[in-house]
Amino acid sequence: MTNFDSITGPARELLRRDTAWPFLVPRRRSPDVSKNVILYLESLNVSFDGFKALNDLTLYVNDGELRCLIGANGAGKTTLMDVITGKTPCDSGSAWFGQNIDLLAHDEAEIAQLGIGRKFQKPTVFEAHTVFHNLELSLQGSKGVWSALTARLSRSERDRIDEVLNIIGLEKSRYQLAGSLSHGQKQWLEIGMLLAAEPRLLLVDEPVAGMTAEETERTAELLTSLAGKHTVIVVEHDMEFVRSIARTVTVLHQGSVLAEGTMDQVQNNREVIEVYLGEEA
Ligand SMILES: Nc1ncnc2c1ncn2[C@@H]1O[C@H](COP(=O)(O)OP(=O)(O)OP(=O)(O)O)[C@@H](O)[C@H]1O
Repeated sequence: MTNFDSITGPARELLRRDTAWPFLVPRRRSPDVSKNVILYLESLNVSFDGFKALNDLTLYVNDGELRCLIGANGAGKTTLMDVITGKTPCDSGSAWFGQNIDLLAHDEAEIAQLGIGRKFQKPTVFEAHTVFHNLELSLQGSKGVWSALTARLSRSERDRIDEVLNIIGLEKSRYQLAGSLSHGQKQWLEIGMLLAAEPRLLLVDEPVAGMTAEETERTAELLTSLAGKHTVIVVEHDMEFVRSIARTVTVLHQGSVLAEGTMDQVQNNREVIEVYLGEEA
């Protein structure tokens, strides 16, 4: 019979039941951002029964930036997110993640694995589980097939969860049931669940809808703190919130980019005032 106690060093690591062999774990492909651009969207067209939801849309997003996407209802914001995440196919155009990854050649699950996370407007946390367990589940989910082999959390995974709890400000609520969190806390937990998988690009849809003023302020701090390490694209209608976080704002109108610049630039843009801000006011 083999005496496992006599096995030491790297060989002992290979026998651990709670980790997968490193050389068998698939490595995530990284986007090539040597030109400082993480998303290249060029001449995208999407039609629904002849109606052009995206109309020759071209947009570039720099690595590590926090970009806000605004536009009236039906401008094409959701459709654009759907194309980036592989949910909606496009009729023509190109979408590249860095210079090397053709997003249109991948399906939704593959795109998530590549490091593009999406937060929908409504929080979808597991209400009957604790905050910690929600994060644990998302960590295991992100490992796909390997999760079955790694039922227990490794030290680095525990550290990662602690780090995420700290980022989203829910350290003290770690053993609280997610169902008992406030609306804002649920939104932060869901952002944390995405962060557990260490995405390069985060797409966040109307994060502050339904939040209190205090929660909105905290969300602004959270999203701003994520930029740099992550690239964040936020779709939002709340102009005050956009002003509080945005460096660059892109305005969509009828499926195309109408204007792009600082909040002051787009707010003073005549066309934007006519077709969007005027309408909002
Ligand atoms: N699956 C679909 N089938 C048919 N039409 C669609 C479909 N999805 C979107 N559309 C249409 O495409 C247009 C763009 O919709 P989209 O949801 O992208 O706009 P949006 O900017 O996200 O609007 P909102 O701010 O209201 O969410 C709308 O006119 C919408 O009705």
